[in-house]
Amino acid sequence: MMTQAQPDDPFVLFSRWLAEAEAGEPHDANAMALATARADGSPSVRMVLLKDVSDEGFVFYTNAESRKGEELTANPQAALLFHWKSLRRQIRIEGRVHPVKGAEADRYFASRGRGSQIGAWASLQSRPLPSREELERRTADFDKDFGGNAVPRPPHWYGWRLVPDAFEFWVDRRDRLHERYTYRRKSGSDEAWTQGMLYP
Ligand SMILES: Cc1cc2nc3c(=O)[nH]c(=O)nc-3n(C[C@H](O)[C@H](O)[C@H](O)COP(=O)(O)O)c2cc1C
Ligand SMILES: Cc1ncc(COP(=O)(O)O)c(C=O)c1O
Repeated sequence: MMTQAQPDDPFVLFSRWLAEAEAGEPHDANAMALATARADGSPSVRMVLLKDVSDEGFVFYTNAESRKGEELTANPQAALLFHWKSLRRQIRIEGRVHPVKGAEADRYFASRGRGSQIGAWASLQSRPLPSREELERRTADFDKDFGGNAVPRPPHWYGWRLVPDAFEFWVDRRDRLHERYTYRRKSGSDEAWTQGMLYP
C-alpha cells in the first residue's frame, strides 16, 4: 500500500521503487518491457535493461537496425513497463525516445565486457540467422579482426532516452481493488506534473 504522501516528482517515486526492487529481486530488477509500434500502429514488445535514469529520462541500449530500432526510428512514441512480481508492483511509463549523444553511448559501450562488445558487431539483431554456426563464425572473425585492440562501438549500436510524459504506479490490493496513481506532465512544463488516480 502507498503509505506515504505521494511525492510531487514521479522520478522520486520511481527511484524509491527501483531501489526497493534492487534490494529484493534476485535478477535484473532493472528489466523493463519496451513497447514500440510501426508507423501504421501495429505494436511489438520485448524486454530491455534500464541502464540510466535521471530527470531527463530512461536510457536503454540496443541495435538501431533491430526491429525495435527500426520502429523507434519510424515512430519515436514508446512505452515502458516494470513489473516486480515479489513486490506486487507495476510502473507504466509513456513518452518519446531520442537517441543519446555519441559520447554517452561510447562511454556505456566501453563499460561492457569484451565478449558483449564483439557480440554487438557479430549480431545482425532481428534479422534471419541461417544457423548458430554462422553467428559463431562471425563472432570469431570479429574477435580476430580486433585482435588485442579496444573494440569500438558499432555505429548502429547506441542508446535511446525515453522522455516520459505520463507515469502510472500500481500497487496490488485485496479483492483486485488495486491502487493506481498517475502523473501527467503539465503541457509545456519540464518539471510540473498533474497527479491523479484511476479506478482499478
Ligand atoms: C531480461 C532481458 C533483458 C534484455 N535486455 C536487452 C537490452 O538491453 N538490449 C537489447 O538489445 N536486447 C535486450 N534483450 C533482448 C531483447 O528482449 C530482444 O530479444 C532483442 O533486443 C531483439 O528485439 P527486437 O527484435 O524486438 O528488436 C533482453 C532480454 C531479456 C529477457
Ligand atoms: C542483446 C542484448 N543487448 C544488450 C543488453 C543490455 O545489457 P548489457 O549492456 O549489460 O549487455 C542485453 C541484456 O540482456 C541483451 O540481451
